[in-house]
Amino acid sequence: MQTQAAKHHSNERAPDVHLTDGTLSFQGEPLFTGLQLTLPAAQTTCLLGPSGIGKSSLLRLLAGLGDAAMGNVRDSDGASLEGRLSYMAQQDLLLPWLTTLQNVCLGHRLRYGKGGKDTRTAEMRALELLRAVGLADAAGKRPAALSGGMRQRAALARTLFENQPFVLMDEPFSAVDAITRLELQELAANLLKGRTVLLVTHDPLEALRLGDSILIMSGRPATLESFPIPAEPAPRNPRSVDILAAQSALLNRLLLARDRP
Ligand SMILES: Nc1ncnc2c1ncn2[C@@H]1O[C@H](COP(=O)(O)OP(=O)(O)OP(=O)(O)O)[C@@H](O)[C@H]1O
Repeated sequence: MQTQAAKHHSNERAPDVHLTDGTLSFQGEPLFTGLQLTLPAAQTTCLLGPSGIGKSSLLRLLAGLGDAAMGNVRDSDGASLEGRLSYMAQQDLLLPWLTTLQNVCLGHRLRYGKGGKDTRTAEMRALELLRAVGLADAAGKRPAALSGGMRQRAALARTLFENQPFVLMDEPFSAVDAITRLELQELAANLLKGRTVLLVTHDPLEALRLGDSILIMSGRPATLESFPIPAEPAPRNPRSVDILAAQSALLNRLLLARDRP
């Protein structure tokens, strides 16, 4: 699974992202209040925490998407992230009437219209990404003909196709088998280099493989705490003794996080 597609422009380095005063309540109950978060420049931050604690809501807030969330999201130059951010939701959000290839190119189509500027080049790049995620044979199929894991890989290809400096991913590899997951993690780590990434996962091993830093969200209203990562750079070897030891420690921290009021 190697590709040159969607490589971030080599001399570009995405800046930090800063959230201040992140606040969100549902039915009068605060999920988080005055939350502060910094995503370090050109690094992958992995976010873990109990189900329902507010991880996806935090991602949507950073993406500038609806709900009732409030907060100030800026890069280190004080600029908004609008138009420079790629968001992979938990649901794959593939359009059922488009083929897999057309779904990957959706952003291009929305920007330039059907058959618009450089469509052929965009399709070639999309095909290369589909090849990289193991879906070249499904390029002409519609989402209904794909398995859950295939749809998730198509959504990953679409996210990488966007080639943005800021990337938010919500459990991007949850629907694929363990071996494919390891391969996709490796691919994503290579293609996401140089970008500022926040990745939500329930998989401690995934966080320890991919994270330049790891955050645990817990409590109500929720707070964020960091978890120490192994010294070697990501993507780390999932079979190394250090990673396996860290996995056990991280599981213990997640147990404590789940039981926190
Ligand atoms: N639009 C909404 N209206 C009402 N409640 C909502 C809405 N969106 C989220 N919630 C509630 O907010 C809480 C946090 O949801 P969120 O999806 O952010 O959690 P999460 O940590 O991502 O969970 P999971 O790990 O299960 O995906 C949940 O209790 C959920 O029911």
